[in-house]
Parts: sequence; structure tokens; C-alpha cells
Amino acid sequence: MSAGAARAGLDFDLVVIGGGSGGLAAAFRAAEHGARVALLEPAELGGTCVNVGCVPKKAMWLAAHVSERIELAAQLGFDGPAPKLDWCEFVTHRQRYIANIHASYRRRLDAAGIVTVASRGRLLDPRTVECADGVRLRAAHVVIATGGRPRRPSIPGAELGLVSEDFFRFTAAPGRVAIVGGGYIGVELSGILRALGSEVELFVRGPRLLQEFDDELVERLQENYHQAGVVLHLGCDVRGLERADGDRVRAAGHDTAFDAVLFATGRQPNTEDLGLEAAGVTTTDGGYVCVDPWQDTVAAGVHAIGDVTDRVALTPVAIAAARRLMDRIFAGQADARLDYDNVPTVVFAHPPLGTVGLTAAQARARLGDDVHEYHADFRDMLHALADVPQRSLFKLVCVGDERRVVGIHLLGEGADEILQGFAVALKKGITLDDLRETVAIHPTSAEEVVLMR
Ligand SMILES: Cc1cc2nc3c(=O)[nH]c(=O)nc-3n(C[C@H](O)[C@H](O)[C@H](O)COP(=O)(O)OP(=O)(O)OC[C@H]3O[C@@H](n4cnc5c(N)ncnc54)[C@H](O)[C@@H]3O)c2cc1C
Ligand SMILES: NC(=O)c1ccc[n+]([C@@H]2O[C@H](COP(=O)([O-])OP(=O)(O)OC[C@H]3O[C@@H](n4cnc5c(N)ncnc54)[C@H](O)[C@@H]3O)[C@@H](O)[C@H]2O)c1
Repeated sequence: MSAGAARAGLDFDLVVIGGGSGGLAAAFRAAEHGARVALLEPAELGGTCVNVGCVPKKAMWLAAHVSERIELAAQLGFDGPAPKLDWCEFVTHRQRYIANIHASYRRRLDAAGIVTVASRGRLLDPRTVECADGVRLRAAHVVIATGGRPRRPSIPGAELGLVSEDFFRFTAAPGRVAIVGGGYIGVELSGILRALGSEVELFVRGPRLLQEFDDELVERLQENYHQAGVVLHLGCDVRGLERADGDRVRAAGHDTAFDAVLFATGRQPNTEDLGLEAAGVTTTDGGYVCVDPWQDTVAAGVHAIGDVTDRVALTPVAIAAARRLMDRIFAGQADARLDYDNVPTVVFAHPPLGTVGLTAAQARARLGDDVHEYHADFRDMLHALADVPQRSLFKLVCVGDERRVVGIHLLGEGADEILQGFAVALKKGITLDDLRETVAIHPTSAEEVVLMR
């Protein structure tokens, strides 16, 4: 126990509820600062990202990517029968990779002297967390990092549908799949399943996919999905599910029977039975824990980070918020807090779509009319060589006479890897001239960003 906690008659300086991306980052950073830490996690370490999110999703995306490359190879003159994915074997590689992450977390927790409790936690008051077996831990600070879970729409027959967590239990590509929801998960899973051989229909109640993203890039992505054979039902509200023949399911009012219907209709926070009321912690209408810009709740000493709060639901965001919070509490860095502006993000679509900063519409709404857009509309070299129609679209959004870059939007092969460096530049306040003065790397797709007209 640290001297501070001991003096105050507490067991710990910090109790973290939830061992996902945010909770683990908080525990490690606090321990680095010398705090005595307990971490409660009833399930596998790593939470959503490691077990049923980013990591297994990216593994499946990589498998899909390889499959697309094999198809391109045939177009380019590589001879021989196309190999087919043994899904089960790929899953063993995926899960081995994940098991290594678990083991690495366990080693690091032990090395840092963090007390790990395999239990749910529940607040009894702002300083006391009760474990499932009734053991009570008292701490000066509590971090709520309990994340979220998939939300099913409340429509008749919703129980016939699956959610993203079920996708990771698949042992083969379903023959015919319907996906409901046009956000990140709907777009990612439909692209993966199509590339791995499923017939995919995507039902989106709005007029387009990915409402928050640049409209021209989304339109281009929709064209690419259409060419790849994903059937898009835009402006189509699924009002219910019903059994068709055998185990198959169809959307009410539609004829097609699907082997699987997957809901990708958003997520909800894990705030039930957490003792929030007892601790005086407030929640939003959607049930998210209310926090201020410092990740503090209204209850003194109780903080919240990651998907359980109503902020950007991304792993690096949960981690960054956690680290800054711990730097403020345990390392005296009074100004440490996460700047939620200009968070880069990639949708692992086919091809990937990466964005940092504002769309042109957001820039006009926030910064006035002096907004300028620059485009690069091209076929990347591999697709051009194979004479495949997939096209890329890169865009810059600039403001003012000096053409400060406030938005970078990339749809195309490699966008997922290209964006990170340009996100640093945007955060540093570069202008269009700074990009144009940078010598291009040729021949690449990335050079289009510095050559943009
Ligand atoms: C399919 C999918 C793909 C994704 N892909 C990406 C991606 O590519 N990139 C990206 O940045 N983000 C991605 N995300 C989002 C990312 O996974 C989350 O933003 C991130 O995991 C949030 O971290 P967290 O720590 O807030 O919560 P979580 O990772 O969900 O962790 C919360 C933990 O709290 C535990 N818990 C819950 N209740 C209690 C309790 N009462 N007591 C103790 N423990 C409790 C849970 O068991 C869980 O382990 C994806 C999400 C999904 C669903
Ligand atoms: N690559 C990544 O970084 C990545 C990948 C997956 C998830 N995530 C994170 O996880 C979050 C959750 O992902 P998500 O795709 O579940 O949510 P989302 O909020 O991105 O998309 C949900 C979509 O479902 C639609 N929807 C909601 N209710 C509906 C209904 N009843 N019928 C039809 N459509 C409905 C919404 O309009 C929205 O378009 C994302 O917002 C993102 O922050 C990130």
C-alpha cells in the first residue's frame, strides 16, 4: 500500500472497474506513478478491443484482404486454382494471437504489482467497491471503465438476429448474410464477409453509410461495395425479423431468406448494477456515465473513461484519456486531459476509409464560409494493372487565405497506414503549402496527399 493510502486508512490509491483498453491503461499508468492499484475484471483481460472488437476484426479484415489479393493475382496472370480459406484454421491463428496478448497483460500486471481480481465490481459509495464475493475495497480514487456491448433494436423477432460478438464465433462464411446498420461495424463486417465468399445484403435506414464521414468518400465507398457485390438497401428500415424455411431468417416484408442476420445497430454502456446511484454518479439519457472534460464524474474521486462515457468510442481514445487522467491524479500534471478534437479514425472497409479533422460541411458550420476542398481521384497502381474498377478518393479540407488543413479524408488501399503521419501534421496546424513543399514519394498512393490540386 502506498504511504498516502495507508495514512488515509484505505486499501488502495486506485480501484479500476473493468480490464479493457481504458481500465488496463489506467492501472498501468497509475502503478508507474507509484500508486497502489486494484483492477477488477470478471472476463478475459483486454475487454472488447482484444476479445470481440478491433483485434479479431482486424485479423478477419487481413484474411479478407489476402483473399482479395488472390483474386487480383488471377487477373494479373498468376496461374493456378484459387486457394480457399479454411476458416477454422485461420481462427486458431487469430485466437493464438489474442492468447499472447492476454499472457502479456498478465505478466505486465504482475510485474507492476497491480492486484487483479477476477470479479465484477459495484460501488457502495464513492470510495468503496464491492466484489462479487462481498469483499470490499476502499480507495481514494475509482475509475469506471466498464465499456459497452452490442445493442439490438427493439423490433419483433430481434432474438433471431446475431450481433458482432457472434460473428467472432463463426466457423465458416455463411452463405447468405443480411447486416442491419450502416455504421462502422456494419460496413466492416459486410466488406469482410463479402471478400470471404458470403452473399451480403446491407440494410441501412438512413440515406447512406457512415453518416458522420465525408459524403463524397462515402459515395465512392458505396460504389466500390456495389462493384464488389454487396447489395445495399439504403433508406430501408428493418421493422422485424421472422423465420423463413429451416433455420433461415428474413426481414419482415422481404422475400430473401438469410442464413444469418447480423445487427450492427450501435452499442450501449455497461452501467447496470454498478452502484452508480449509491455513489452519486449521474448518467445521460442513454445511460452513459456523465463526465466533465477531466473525466471526472460529479462524485468526488470517481472518474470514468472509454465507451462507458458518451465520447468517441475508440480504443486509443480510451487509453489516452486514461493515461492523462492518471498523470493528473498521481503525477501532479494539473493540465493533463485529452483533447478530443482531431482524433484520427479508420473504418476497415474495402478499401479502408481514414479520416482526421473536419469534413467540409463541419468546417463551414464551425469556421465560416472560407472553406476550400482539394481532391485526388485515382486508381491505385495495383488495381490499375489488374484493370479492376476500384477507385480511390483522397480529400483535403482547408480554411482561410493561408489554407490551413483542417480535414484529411482518405479512401483507398493503404489509407489505414497512411493517415497516422498526416494526422500528426494536421494536429500541428500545417497548411496546404507545407504539404506541397514536401517532396513526394513515388510511386505511391500516399504521394497524392502532397500533390493534391
Ligand atoms: C466489432 C468491433 C470492432 C472495433 N474495432 C475497433 C477498431 O478497429 N479500432 C478502435 O479504435 N476501436 C474499435 N472498436 C471500439 C473499441 O473496441 C472500444 O472503443 C474499446 O474497447 C473501449 O474500451 P473500454 O476500456 O472503454 O471498454 P471495454 O474494452 O469494453 O472494456 C470494458 C471491460 O469492463 C468489464 N466490465 C463490465 N462491467 C464490469 C463490472 N461491473 N465490473 C468489472 N468489470 C466490468 C468488461 O468485462 C470489459 O472487459 C471496435 C468495437 C467493436 C465492437
Ligand atoms: N474501425 C474502428 O475504429 C471501429 C470499428 C467498429 C466499431 N468502432 C466503434 O464502435 C462504435 C460502435 O459501432 P457500431 O457500428 O455498432 O455503431 P455506429 O454508431 O457506428 O453505427 C450504428 C448504425 O446503426 C444504425 N442504427 C441504429 N439503430 C438502428 C435500427 N434500429 N435499424 C437500423 N439501423 C440502426 C445507426 O443509424 C448507425 O448508422 C462505433 O461508433 C465506433 O466508435 C470502431
